[in-house]
Amino acid sequence: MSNAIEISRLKKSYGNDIVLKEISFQITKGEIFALLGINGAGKTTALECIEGLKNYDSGAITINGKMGIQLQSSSLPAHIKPMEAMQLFAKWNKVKIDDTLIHSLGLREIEKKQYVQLSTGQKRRLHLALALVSNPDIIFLDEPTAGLDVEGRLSLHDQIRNLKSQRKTVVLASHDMAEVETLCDRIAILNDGKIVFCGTASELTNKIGKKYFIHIKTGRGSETFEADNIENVLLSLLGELKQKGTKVLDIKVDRGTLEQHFMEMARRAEE
Ligand SMILES: Nc1ncnc2c1ncn2[C@@H]1O[C@H](COP(=O)(O)OP(=O)(O)OP(=O)(O)O)[C@@H](O)[C@H]1O
Repeated sequence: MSNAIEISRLKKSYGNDIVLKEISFQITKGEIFALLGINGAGKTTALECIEGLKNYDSGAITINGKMGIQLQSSSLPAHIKPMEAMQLFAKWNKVKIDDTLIHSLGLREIEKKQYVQLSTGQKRRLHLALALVSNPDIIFLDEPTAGLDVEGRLSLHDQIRNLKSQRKTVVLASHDMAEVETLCDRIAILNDGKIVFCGTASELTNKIGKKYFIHIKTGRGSETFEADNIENVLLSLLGELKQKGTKVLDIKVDRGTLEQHFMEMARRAEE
């Protein structure tokens, strides 16, 4: 079986409010998969149904492998120490703590602190370590790097890539499009309770990013131009600048960011 997770016509409502309208998608074994959507789109609800933490109205969820779930912040007792929490989770899962895990997530450096004394980044590292104690095949991360500084974010990205290199499947919800673009193999976009896109970031670009963005930096500043036909527009822009005697310092051409494509997808879904 090459799918780690299969979701078929999953429906979930809170009272009269239908949050997931029979959504279907698959997550392949060994991939990093992101669930995207604006605030309130239903990402956490979908993840919690998949994780078995929430009941759903109808549909089917198939999980092929052992799951590890990263805790939300402040879900541990305030005075517990990192290694005590690890021991508790290991005992609960009837496993031994793997030293590599402690080392790779830097838990020795924070072992004397209580949970309440840990920084956001340290808490995230501990939460990830706890999710990995049972040596799961599929790891769920809900906004894993929210509130982290650049260093903390990059270090967590390395940890997540490391999981992929161990052939584990990672499923995450995130609002950080740059993070998703560099980290994830495939994405699904939830909008108004439906999956409006599921595929790779470049497939999304091909679907949405028809336009090119030409960024030109001159001694007078930077300007961005949109173009459907890059060659004609670029040549005429450069011709104009040359005529004016303006020196070109840098030129970049791209097809837009994941963030722009995500916003465009959301806009189209509204229409
Ligand atoms: N326990 C609940 N009872 C009633 N409504 C809920 C409950 N949990 C979530 N909702 C509603 O369901 C919708 C989806 O919420 P959910 O938390 O799944 O969205 P999300 O995409 O994870 O949002 P965010 O990006 O803000 O975390 C929202 O309208 C929210 O108000």
